[in-house]
Parts: sequence; C-alpha cells; structure tokens
Amino acid sequence: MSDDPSVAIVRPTPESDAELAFEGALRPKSLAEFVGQAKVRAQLQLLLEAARIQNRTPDHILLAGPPGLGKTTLAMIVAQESGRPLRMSSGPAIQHAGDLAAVLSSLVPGEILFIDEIHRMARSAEEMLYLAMEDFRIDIMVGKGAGATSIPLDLAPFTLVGATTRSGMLPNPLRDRFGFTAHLEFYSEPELEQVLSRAALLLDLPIDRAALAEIAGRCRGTPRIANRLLRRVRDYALVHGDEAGLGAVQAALELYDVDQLGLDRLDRAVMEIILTRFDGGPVGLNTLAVSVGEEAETIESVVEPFLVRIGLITRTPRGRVATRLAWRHFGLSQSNGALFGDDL
Ligand SMILES: Nc1ncnc2c1ncn2[C@@H]1O[C@H](COP(=O)(O)OP(=O)(O)OP(=O)(O)O)[C@@H](O)[C@H]1O
Repeated sequence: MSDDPSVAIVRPTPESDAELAFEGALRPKSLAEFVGQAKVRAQLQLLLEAARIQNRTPDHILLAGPPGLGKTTLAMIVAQESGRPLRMSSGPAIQHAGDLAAVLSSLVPGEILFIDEIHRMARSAEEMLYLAMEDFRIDIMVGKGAGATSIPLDLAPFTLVGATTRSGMLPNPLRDRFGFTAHLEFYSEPELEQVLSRAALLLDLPIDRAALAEIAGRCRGTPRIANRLLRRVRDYALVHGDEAGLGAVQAALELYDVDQLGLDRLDRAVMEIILTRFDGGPVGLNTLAVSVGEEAETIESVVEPFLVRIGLITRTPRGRVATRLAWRHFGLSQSNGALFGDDL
C-alpha cells in the first residue's frame, strides 16, 4: 500500500493511533447525540427499555455494516444507556477457545461484552460462544486425548455486542443467537452535515454551512472520513490564518486529492485504467491491480465497493465495466483515449 497520505485520506479504516484518540473525543455518548440511523436507534431504544423494565440483561446485539459508520460508538452507547460496564475485545485477539474462556469467566454480572470484527474469531471460540450466549455456560476441556474431560462452568449473565463488516462470513448458528441485528447504512449528506457541525463545535472550530456541505459531499457517506476531512480543513485554516469557509475546504481537499465525489488518487487511477486503457472494460481484477501497482485485495475490498456504490463501475462475470455515468463524470467518450488528469 502506498504511504502517500493523500491515498489513505478517504479510506474508511482508522489511519493511526492519533486518529483513534481524536475519534474518541468526538464520539457521541448517548442515543440522542448519535446522528442518523433513525431506525436502528429506535430499535435499540426499545430493546434496552424492555430489558430495563424486566430487570434483565438486554438481548445479544449484532452490529453489521462497513467500517467507520459507528459500530464501536453504538456499543459504547448501549453500555452507557443501560448503565452497565463495558468490556472490549476483538475477533483477532481471540485465536483460541481459551482466550474467550478467560474473557467470559471474568465478566461481572450484567456486563456488556463488545467483540469487534467478530467474524475473525477462531472457529473453536465460536463454538464455545454458542453455549455461552444461549445458556450463560461454557464447557472447559481439561487434559488431552482419551483422558480429556469437560468441566461445565456457569457464567455471569452478560450481553454480547458483536460488530462485523462482513456479516456474510458469520456462521448461521452464531448469527441466529443474536436477538437483534442492526444493519448500519451509509449516511445522507444532511446527516453528515450534522455529524460535522457537532464535531466542529467540540473542536471549537467556527465553520459555515457551505463549508460543511462541501465536506459532507466528499466523505463517502462515512462519519469517520467526515471527521478526518474536517481535521485537514482545520489544519489548513490554522496554517493559512484563514476562516474554515468554502474556499479553505476546496483548497485543503484539492491538496489531498479528494475530488467532488470523494474519489482519491487511487480511485481515479483505477477509473483511468478501465476507461482509457481498456476502453471501458471489462477488466479483470488482477489486471487492474497490476496496472495501478496495488494488491488485488485492496482494490476489491477498499476501492471497488465505493465505485460500485456511486455507480461508476459494475462488476460482471468477465470483469469490471465503466458505466455511462463514469464516462460523463470524467468528460470522456468511448475510444477517445483522452488524458485523464495531469496528476496521473
Ligand atoms: N452517528 C454518528 N454520529 C456522530 N459521530 C459518529 C457517528 N457514527 C460514527 N461517528 C464518528 O465516527 C468515528 C468512527 O466511528 P466508529 O469507531 O464507531 O466506527 P466503526 O463502525 O466501529 O468502525 P470500525 O468498523 O472501523 O470499527 C467515531 O469517532 C465517531 O466520532
């Protein structure tokens, strides 16, 4: 992956530890503060309220959706709103059933256990989780081979909040044990303006409506990217002694190569290959990856989903094909092989 910072700026995963700290400061702390996802908020509210009335732990919750849409934030809010302690873990940290047993057996009654990227947990741990979620019990294997015995261990009642960017990778028995699955959607531009206006207030950054709208249109429907772009605009205004107005947004985002649709250099390089070198496609994934000097995995999981979502390409069995909108957006017509932009 390129280490050019302008290439990473519109990626939906966290850039660095500094960004995680920055995000922490901007995280909404209650359902009322959480912008957008109105349906999911109402569903969660009902679920938490019902558990409160019956004085029991809330049902297990699965939060599914692309990175940066607020899954971790919602898990924290569930703990906050239900007045319960929160334990945080992640799929990659649970590589053996023993790792999970250690976490589960140390939970206090009513604790919320958040497992991020739950689809990356070890298979043996998944099987242990089935019983834990259903009966608040696990079986611990002691010894090996013919002499091995299993010792049942009762657990404190808990609520599991799992987050996944790949819900299709979860085995059905695990998915079925969640009482509620929330599917997070990309945010609309007015919602992103609200996210940004709240963040600007917390950062003590005076910014006008036109500037907010401009950032909202370029952040790929994702609050994490919105906040990141806002940070760059803040830097720009600070360094140039400027107001954070429309001019500062346009100049800062031009500097970081984020165009009006939120495309960055890698996205544009992919589009250029399809449009000008392959006359609109179809182009196979590996050819595309080699042509832009990136890994096929990055193209498939990071670049393509957004290009497909905004209608610039379609995936066909023979490869990726540019749409009419793509030809129009880049001001090209088929077979003209025109130049794409002077930075490519
Ligand atoms: N609905 C929202 N309202 C306001 N801010 C939000 C909202 N959703 C996310 N954010 C902001 O975006 C940042 C990223 O959100 P979060 O870490 O919850 O995403 P995520 O879906 O858990 O991402 P990942 O899949 O990478 O773990 C947070 O710091 C938060 O400030």
